[in-house]
Amino acid sequence: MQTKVDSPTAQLPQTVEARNPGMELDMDWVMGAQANTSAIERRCATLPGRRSVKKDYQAAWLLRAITLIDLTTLSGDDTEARVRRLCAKARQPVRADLLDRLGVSGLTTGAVCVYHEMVPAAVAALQGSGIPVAAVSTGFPAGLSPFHLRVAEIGESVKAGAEEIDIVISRRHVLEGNWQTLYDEMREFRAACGEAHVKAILATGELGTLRNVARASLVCMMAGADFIKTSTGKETVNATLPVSLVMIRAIRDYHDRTGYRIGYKPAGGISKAKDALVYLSLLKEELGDRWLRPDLFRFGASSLLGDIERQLEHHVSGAYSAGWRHAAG
Ligand SMILES: O=C[C@H](O)COP(=O)(O)O
Repeated sequence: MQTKVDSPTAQLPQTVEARNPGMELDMDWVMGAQANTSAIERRCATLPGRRSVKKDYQAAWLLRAITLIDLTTLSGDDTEARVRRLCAKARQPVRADLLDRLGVSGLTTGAVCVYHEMVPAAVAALQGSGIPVAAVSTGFPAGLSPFHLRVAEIGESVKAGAEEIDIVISRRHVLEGNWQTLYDEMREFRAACGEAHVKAILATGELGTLRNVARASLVCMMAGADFIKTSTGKETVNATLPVSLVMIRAIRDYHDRTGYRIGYKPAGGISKAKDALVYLSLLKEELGDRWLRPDLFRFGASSLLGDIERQLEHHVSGAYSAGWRHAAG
């Protein structure tokens, strides 16, 4: 990936992406989806070693990565004060002196992601910034509360000002092969979101096989998902490169057949700048530059920003600062 990336704060393409309306459930397509695990693992194993970006290129890609972060706090002990601090970090993700030296201004994260109870505090703290609030929903992380309450939770978060809703699917529908039920559930979640964009969290670490991941990805896109997302961050196994490759290829397949571009959000356990670069190179190779924009790609991460800021400080000053100096990200 020794290629240039344009300014992270450059204008988005003028053409606004048409929103995926979804389609009828196509069971032939779903059941035809396969995943060759050893080929996928071989492909992914080559990525971290083969792709490296250095110096100014690396700084540019790291700045881009910041614009793609859903800066997240999803803890039982979240407070409004913590969320306000996180939002301040989303508005100013990197120290002003570092940005000056890098010649960048107007940099923000892609969104701030919180539980429903924290949505009003986040909306207030982000007022005027253009940074959307994403709410995790539908009984996150397990998604096992009564269905009507899961649907109602979406409506409450939208009413509170969330512009993006991260829903969790019912893993059992995948494990039991109830694709129609999964489709109907996702369709209803999408309808409850209205104008808010919906990210479908597959919780891939609980789906058993990569083939199930491929099939669940397709079903959620057919039911109108705007994004597909790997994980809640609470599963034993969260985002991985093999799962990402399967989901990205499902997105490519969906685009080839329908013309709609669906977003991708790996989430959970992505905390190192070098890992973020590997994800970006995978995206670039498999889907192309168009997907390297916040409307089509996000990292779900609570601590990635801190490491990126550390790497940028090293780029500018030649020295690493202690991790605690970048704690908020
Ligand atoms: O969706 C985001 C994840 O919950 C964040 O996970 P993380 O805390 O491992 O970065």
